Amino acid sequence: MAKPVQIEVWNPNGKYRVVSTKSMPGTRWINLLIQQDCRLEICTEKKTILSVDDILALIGDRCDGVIGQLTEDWGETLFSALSKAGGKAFSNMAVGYNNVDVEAANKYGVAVGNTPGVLTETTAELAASLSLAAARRIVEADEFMRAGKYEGWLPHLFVGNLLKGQTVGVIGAGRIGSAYARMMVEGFKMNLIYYDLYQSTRLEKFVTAYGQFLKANGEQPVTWKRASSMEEVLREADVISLHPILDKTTYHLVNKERLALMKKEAILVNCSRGPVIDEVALVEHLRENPMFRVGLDVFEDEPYMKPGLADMKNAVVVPHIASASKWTREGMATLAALNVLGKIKGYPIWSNPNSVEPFLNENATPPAACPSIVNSKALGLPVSKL
Ligand SMILES: NC(=O)c1ccc[n+]([C@@H]2O[C@H](COP(=O)([O-])OP(=O)(O)OC[C@H]3O[C@@H](n4cnc5c(N)ncnc54)[C@H](O)[C@@H]3O)[C@@H](O)[C@H]2O)c1
Ligand SMILES: O=C(O)[C@H](O)CO
Repeated sequence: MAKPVQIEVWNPNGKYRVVSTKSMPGTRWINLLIQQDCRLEICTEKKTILSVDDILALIGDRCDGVIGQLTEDWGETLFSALSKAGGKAFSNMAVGYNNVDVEAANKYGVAVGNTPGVLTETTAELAASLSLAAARRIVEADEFMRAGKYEGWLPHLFVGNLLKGQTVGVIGAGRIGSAYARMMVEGFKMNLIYYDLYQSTRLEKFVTAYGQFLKANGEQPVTWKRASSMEEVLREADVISLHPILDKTTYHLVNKERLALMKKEAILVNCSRGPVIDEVALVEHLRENPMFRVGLDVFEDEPYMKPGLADMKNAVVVPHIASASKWTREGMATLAALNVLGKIKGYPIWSNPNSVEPFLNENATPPAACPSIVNSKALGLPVSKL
């Protein structure tokens, strides 16, 4: 028998019982649910990561839908319990859903939502920040300054890498990877090499047009190349940012052998998922190559770092904050709530999950649709005509 979990209740007499496993930023998501006759229960337990047992206790005997987090293990046990409690929908408050066993959700007929688009630019901006922080050794220099070690300007003090004219490599040029590529190409006049399973025509057109603009203004044009292998990107790029989804094909995509292909002074950034890099191999590579630098937002065994990583001066590490801007986090909460609400209400699925802006306009009623349901095809859910 699972132990009870602390909750806060909104609209106690609402017809539909919706549970959120965490308090989320903003109030719009709360208002949207309670205005549509939902009784909302928000878990207020102090524990950062809820266990499967905690979530079973939250689901209880009757639950129409759950908004959950990427730290939770949504598999057979939880989907079976949610379905038994009458639940029809679960939404991650995240675009990535590698914590969700979608097959299990399909088996129990539960729709699985995610929150694409609203975090694209915010996440790309953090990847760009980590690229700069690593290239210009900002964290090392900040620590040096605070430690009272600065005795005056010196020609060799914290010399780093110039980005202009160098090559930025993107692995996984989807929404976030493409946004990051555009920032680095336009902001720092870097050439682009990318690897993805699919061609990114829009990105290629952007770089071509920007190159033409630079040329017309008498500057060196930027260039792009779609690599035929990941290895090509690793060999040629000076800064490489990882933006694929995490699945079987991308687990330890960057391993010991592939790290060895990279330039000795290259920069590697990861804002995707920790297990995309073999972190033990990375620590060894950082130790052996002091001029190689990394910027990491995600870790293989989150919230932990592999032994030795915290001691590496050539690593900049932040705690999975890439999507952490106020607008984005409030928007993620809204999309997650609307995924669950839409399914409860029997709304169809929004036809383009890459274009979720209509749901984020605070001054308008959101469309009567679920913004993004990843297993809509498997469940045979109808698509919105809006
Ligand atoms: N650190 C954070 O806070 C944070 C924030 C948002 C997203 N993310 C992560 O970023 C991921 C990408 O988000 P997105 O919105 O850009 O998704 P997306 O689906 O638009 O892009 C993912 C891209 O990866 C490509 N890809 C898949 N398998 C690949 C492979 N084996 N090799 C190369 N490319 C491959 C896909 O073709 C696609 O273009 C999410 O799944 C999530 O895990 C992390
Ligand atoms: O997948 C995601 O959305 C992130 O990891 C958190 O924003």
